[in-house]
Amino acid sequence: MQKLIIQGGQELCGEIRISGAKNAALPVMCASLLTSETVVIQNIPNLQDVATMMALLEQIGVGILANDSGEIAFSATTITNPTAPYEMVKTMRAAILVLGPLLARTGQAHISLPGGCAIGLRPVDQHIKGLQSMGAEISIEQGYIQARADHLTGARIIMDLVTVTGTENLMMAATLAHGTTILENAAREPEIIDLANCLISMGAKIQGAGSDVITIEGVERLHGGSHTVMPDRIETGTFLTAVAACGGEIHLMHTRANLLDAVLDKLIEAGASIDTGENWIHLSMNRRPRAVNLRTAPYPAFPTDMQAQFMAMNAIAEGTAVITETIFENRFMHVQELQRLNANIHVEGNTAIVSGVAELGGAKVMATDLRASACLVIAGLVASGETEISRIYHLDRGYEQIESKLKQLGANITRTRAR
Ligand SMILES: CC(=O)N[C@H]1[C@@H](OP(=O)(O)OP(=O)(O)OC[C@H]2O[C@@H](n3ccc(=O)[nH]c3=O)[C@H](O)[C@@H]2O)O[C@H](CO)[C@@H](O)[C@@H]1O
Ligand SMILES: C=C(OP(=O)(O)O)C(=O)O
Repeated sequence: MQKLIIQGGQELCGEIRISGAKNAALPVMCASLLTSETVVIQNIPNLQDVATMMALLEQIGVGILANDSGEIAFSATTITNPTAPYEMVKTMRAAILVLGPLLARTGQAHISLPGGCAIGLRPVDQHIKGLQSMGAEISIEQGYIQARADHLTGARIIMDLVTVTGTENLMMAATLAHGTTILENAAREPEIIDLANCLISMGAKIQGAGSDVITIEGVERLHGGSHTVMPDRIETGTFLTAVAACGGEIHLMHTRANLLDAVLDKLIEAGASIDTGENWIHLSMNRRPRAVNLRTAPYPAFPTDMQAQFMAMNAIAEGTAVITETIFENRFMHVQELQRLNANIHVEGNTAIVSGVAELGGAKVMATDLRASACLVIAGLVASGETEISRIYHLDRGYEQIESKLKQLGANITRTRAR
């Protein structure tokens, strides 16, 4: 098993190129199931989740071809096996995103209930309820969602809660339904807009993506298209937070500041200076961070996927921060690992009270999920001495070349086999 070894305590300075967004690339790849023609996608990050999704799409029948300029072509000419087996989806939440497209295109889908980060129960009842409103017959048998529909019919669907992949699944299914679908209480995340743009390039009729009401007029068929995946706002936020915690200066290219206003506001509150341009962000930090309170909530509020990284920064901040997690019921697993580094954190229900300490000390810690891993990397970079992080396969699900990017900033970080 691989590990990361970090010698912490240094400032970080340098320039980094931000990769395409995991949470935008995965749904866009699934959109290729909706057409027999080729969909060409650029800026797909090289991640474990992307490799898992490619393997899943291939076994469904999709031909995948990468060229030298970084474009990847997906051709779902015929769907031979509308199934997502347990072995392939147990590690990846986004596998549920083949459900809507397969049902809309072939009238059937057999999808293992998905895995992903162990951060809460993560049911998919809203996906199922929405598809049932569109006429699908769905049952759960032996851990699989068994779905059938002669055809899907447009419907008005009011989601009980804001769900990102739920909105994406229903939006994709609705593109080929008979009639108009109205999704109310839809998620407003930028990744929804990115997916809608891809679908529109394939001939879909979608209005309102990015607002909480999305209207989709079903069409007879979709054609091929091309799309460039948006920058990863969580990777962007993670590097900015690392530098805010360690001190130093960072210039991020190929990203967009307007994707993470809530995060930038909190970094400024912590004491960082931030400049932004059309596709870059520059942050400098020349003081110990100030503690910042935060409460996670659906976009445009503070993202749950940045909560753990801000916990690491608050652990060495001046003052006490109150962090409230409202999206997932079990997303504080990094707390007990941070405590091994001498962090002073007290959890009560969905609130963590973080009393900043002047210094963290290196220790052996274990990554428990994707963003918890990023939190431990940041804490390790801040801590004096050596930090060893195990179970870093979580990190590789969502960060492209994280240690080489951190080395570009001057971090002392190496990947090693188990000792
Ligand atoms: C691949 C991907 O894009 N993952 C992101 C997506 O996950 P994902 O789409 O899985 O998260 P959701 O937005 O669906 O989940 C939000 C909340 O709704 C609940 N829920 C969701 C669906 C449902 O049918 N029933 C239900 O109760 C979940 O348990 C959770 O408490 O959005 C999350 C919230 O921004 C992010 O943390 C994940 O990084
Ligand atoms: C929770 C995350 O991923 P997933 O939904 O794929 O588990 C994440 O990206 O932080």
